[in-house]
Amino acid sequence: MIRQSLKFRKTLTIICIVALLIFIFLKLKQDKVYDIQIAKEDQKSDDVQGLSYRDFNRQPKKDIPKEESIRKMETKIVGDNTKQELQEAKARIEQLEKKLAVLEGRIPQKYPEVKYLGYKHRKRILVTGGAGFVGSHLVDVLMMRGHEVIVVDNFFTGRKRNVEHWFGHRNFEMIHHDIVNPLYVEADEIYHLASPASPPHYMQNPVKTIKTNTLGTINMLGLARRVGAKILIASTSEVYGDPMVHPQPESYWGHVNPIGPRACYDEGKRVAETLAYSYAKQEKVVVRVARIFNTYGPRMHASDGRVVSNFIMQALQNLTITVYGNGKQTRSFCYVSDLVDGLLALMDSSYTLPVNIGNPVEHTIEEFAVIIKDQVPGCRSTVATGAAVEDDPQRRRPDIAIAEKHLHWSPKISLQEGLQRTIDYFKEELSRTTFYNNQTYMDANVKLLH
Ligand SMILES: O=c1ccn([C@@H]2O[C@H](COP(=O)(O)OP(=O)(O)O[C@H]3OC[C@@H](O)[C@H](O)[C@H]3O)[C@@H](O)[C@H]2O)c(=O)[nH]1
Repeated sequence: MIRQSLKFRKTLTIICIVALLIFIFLKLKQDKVYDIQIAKEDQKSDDVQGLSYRDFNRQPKKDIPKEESIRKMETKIVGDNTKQELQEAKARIEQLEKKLAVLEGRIPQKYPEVKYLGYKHRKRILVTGGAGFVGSHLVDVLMMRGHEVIVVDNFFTGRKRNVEHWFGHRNFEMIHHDIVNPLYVEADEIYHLASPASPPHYMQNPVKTIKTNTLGTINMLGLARRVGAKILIASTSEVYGDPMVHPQPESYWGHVNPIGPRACYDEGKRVAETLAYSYAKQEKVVVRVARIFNTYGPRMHASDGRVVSNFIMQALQNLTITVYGNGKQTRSFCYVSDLVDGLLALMDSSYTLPVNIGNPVEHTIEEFAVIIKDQVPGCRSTVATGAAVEDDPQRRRPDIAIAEKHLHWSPKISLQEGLQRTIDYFKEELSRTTFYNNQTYMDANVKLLH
């Protein structure tokens, strides 16, 4: 019995050992098969990477969710890193900009030389339209004479660039304001120049033009009355309209079409003069009225639309010089520094009636086109005539006897010299930008003249 039991145990042990060996053998075999499969898969994947895009698309799509999720995770990590780097860079730039502003503030700004005026002689002077073409030149002289200057401009036609060389100066202040709305500042003198002056500009928004010249002028005269300031109103030769008297003296009442396309400006300025003398009579405001004739010079806008800027820009670019109408209409052109001298002399004088400020040297527009063409070296422009502009004044030349007698003023800069300075300015403007919006207020339905 005992022997039988021992034999059975021995047999069982042998069976177990054999079974264990078989299990181990099978396990090893299975692992080997799996390794071979993986190796094959890798080989396939390597092959796919070597395929062209077209071949790849021909391959049966395989399901690899594991790889996709790994790729997504990698993209997310890269994205997060880039964002963080970007944020850090932005913060750094902000820091550097602040530092730059502080350092720039420490460098003393180089301003044009300004005379020192004691408090008895230093005036606080308001210039409306002070960022415009004429206004900015006037501001320069007032600043250099040592006065405190407040510029008010709505930047409709004015530009910050014209006065930016005074930014930060202790005598200079700039207010972005439309004088159609009341203004409350202290001033000893007011030069009221705010209004678009170029025909295409003032015709573009006639309601705004007449509001500026009526409501705006009422606001400025009201301000002058409140603070006891002396005020100079910038009027225009356009109050004479298409004149029947030549040259035009201040005593001429004019010939204006009250409902024509220029009326918003012509009549606006005539009302401004009426307002000035009404405030003078009724409110005892001290007024001066300057009738400004055609003026030109640096800081005119390249697309201003007036004849000087148009012709110079056209000549500099060898474009056709566009004469409106037959070119027989005349104008007399005054260089901007002469005009500014005249305005200053008028403000300082005791003469209270309107005064013509302009240069009496008269040319036809056709002649003027040729003068400009000849003064631009190498100009290959042709001069052409087109349709006439409605209500265009046919003759204009100031009688400056009053200015000569009462202001001891007459223009000093010759047309040739003034044009040279203006041509040089526009040359520089052109080199700053190649863009030129050749804005005109008529169709260039032109026929060749020369
Ligand atoms: O490209 C042009 C531009 C203008 N012209 C002509 O040149 C003459 C002068 O025209 P501008 O546009 O320069 O100026 P205007 O004389 O018509 O008006 C000006 O008058 C005096 C100021 O008060 C103002 O600045 C403005 O209203 C006009 O006969 C006009 O028709 C051209 O022949 N070609």
